[in-house]
Amino acid sequence: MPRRTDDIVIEVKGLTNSFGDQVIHQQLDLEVRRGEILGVVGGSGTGKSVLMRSIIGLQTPDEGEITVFGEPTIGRDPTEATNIRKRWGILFQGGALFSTLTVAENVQVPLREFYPDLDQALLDEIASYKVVMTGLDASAGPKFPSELSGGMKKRAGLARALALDPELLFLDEPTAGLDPIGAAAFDELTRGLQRTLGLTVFLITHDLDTLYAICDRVAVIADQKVIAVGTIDELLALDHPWIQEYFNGPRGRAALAGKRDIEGEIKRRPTAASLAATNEADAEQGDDAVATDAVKTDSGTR
Ligand SMILES: Nc1ncnc2c1ncn2[C@@H]1O[C@H](COP(=O)(O)OP(=O)(O)OP(=O)(O)O)[C@@H](O)[C@H]1O
Repeated sequence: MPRRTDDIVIEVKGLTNSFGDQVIHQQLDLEVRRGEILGVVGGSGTGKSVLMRSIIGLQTPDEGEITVFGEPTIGRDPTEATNIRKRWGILFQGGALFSTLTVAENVQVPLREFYPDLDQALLDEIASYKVVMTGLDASAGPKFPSELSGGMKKRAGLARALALDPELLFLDEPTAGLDPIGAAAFDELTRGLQRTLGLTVFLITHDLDTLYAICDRVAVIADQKVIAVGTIDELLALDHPWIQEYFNGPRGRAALAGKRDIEGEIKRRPTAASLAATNEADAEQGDDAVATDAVKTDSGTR
């Protein structure tokens, strides 16, 4: 049955991006469906962030068409695109908080930009609500980013991304740099918010555990294109070498061994027991290097 156009939140057609002689994307196509968490993976430098920047209008491509909520985003004057920009929130790599502003003031930045007439009392109220919504204690509001841990900074960045009650959330490597427990908690937060708020999420990640735990579909970027998009099971059925290496390599198998899918509950990251099972299977195959790698995943190497 044909998919209704309003089920597609982001549509990218024929996207070509280059920097000088370096071609990043060539005729790349992608659709993101309403209400899904779409994971975007690919080797380092394959252009995941450039794709995100193209979608949000920060990068002008050489060619191609991009629509978000049915409206084109390429080459739009920022004021003209205000109505679309209001409907999304972005968590850039590392949080990208303004270091001279407190957490609450950071959250208020988009509110001030899009709703300049809001009074301070309301700004404060909305900011404290968003801070708590991301699992931070209310006492984090008056703190500066330098006073926060890495995980707290990500949550503060997420609070800012949620400031305008977006329908669409862009997350660029949200769990990078977090320890496995912090990363699992962030996954859980993302999934919980996505379900509660009905968000569509475009999530760039290298984190296999995140893919298994919360992504509905995964898009793979290689050879300057999206070479495949589907559930992990669908991707595993393909025989592209990068896909096989990525999902069926030692870390992929460790992530798979640790996933747990209980109705209504988040899938979990690898447990010591599941990793031991993976290692045992590898040892049986005489693959010691693989076993060592799998353990590294659990000990924080991400
Ligand atoms: N403004 C720019 N000027 C020149 N080259 C750029 C620019 N932005 C990105 N690139 C290049 O484009 C390529 C893709 O970069 P991008 O950041 O999108 O990769 P990525 O897939 O997100 O990588 P990673 O997983 O390492 O974050 C890289 O080779 C990068 O050096």
